[in-house]
Amino acid sequence: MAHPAPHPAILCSFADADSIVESLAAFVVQAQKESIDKKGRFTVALSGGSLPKMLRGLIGNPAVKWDKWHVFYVDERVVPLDHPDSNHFSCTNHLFSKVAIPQNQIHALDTTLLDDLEELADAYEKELIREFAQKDAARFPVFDLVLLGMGPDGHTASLFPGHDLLAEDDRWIAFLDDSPKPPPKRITFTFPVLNHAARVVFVAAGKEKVDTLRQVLDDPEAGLPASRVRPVFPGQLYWFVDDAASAAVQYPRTPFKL
Ligand SMILES: O=C1O[C@H](COP(=O)(O)O)[C@@H](O)[C@H](O)[C@H]1O
Repeated sequence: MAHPAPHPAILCSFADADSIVESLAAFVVQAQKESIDKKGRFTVALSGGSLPKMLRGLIGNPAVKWDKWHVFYVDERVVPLDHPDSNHFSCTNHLFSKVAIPQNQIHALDTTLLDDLEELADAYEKELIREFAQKDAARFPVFDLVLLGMGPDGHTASLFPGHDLLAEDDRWIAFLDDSPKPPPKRITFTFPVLNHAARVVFVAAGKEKVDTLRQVLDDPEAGLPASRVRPVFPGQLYWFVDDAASAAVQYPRTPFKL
């Protein structure tokens, strides 16, 4: 049976990075509500980089039901969890240390395996299987929400331009030891995992991303990693960007509404 075509991406552009924060929080709360109403829990995957700070609109927000959140990392740098390069460290610093989320619902790396990348990736994949496999018959996990960033080179998660991992279509979690952006050792969700989510939101701000964002949205055939994120139907892709990042984009903007 032919699958319906993916929904077109929805591009929302805001005056500046600060103006993204409130709408992003409202969007996350709405996604959380729909997920909890349907299944009593909210599965979310977070990125590192600039993303954790952009989630500050959730702090102190009484509509956020932290006890229902089950959090995974889209990618992680292979460093101790208290290392400044760790995405878990960054999310903890900017978000989790300020809210009442149960620690056992935040799925961080198994730090006993930092010396063995393959084992580390396998262990994280098993963690995902424990969360999803019994509940969904799906071949890949279906996250309620995946929040992504995009580097100025067009990478997302730890999927970098020209890297062999762009072709990975079987594993849920892959590893690399040659990331062009330090640190070199990382694990990452693969495209099939990103593309099976119910909702994927890219958050990107700043003029250093203007050329890349134009290429990703107006010339997806060029194949930058970020343009390979195309959730399968009925998943929906959103871009929350600022006007500096979207200044050169022709792709139509949609005013933000819930
Ligand atoms: O290395 C990484 O970079 C990307 C993009 O980071 P940003 O600072 O440009 O937003 C990030 O999404 C990813 O999680 C991280 O490991």
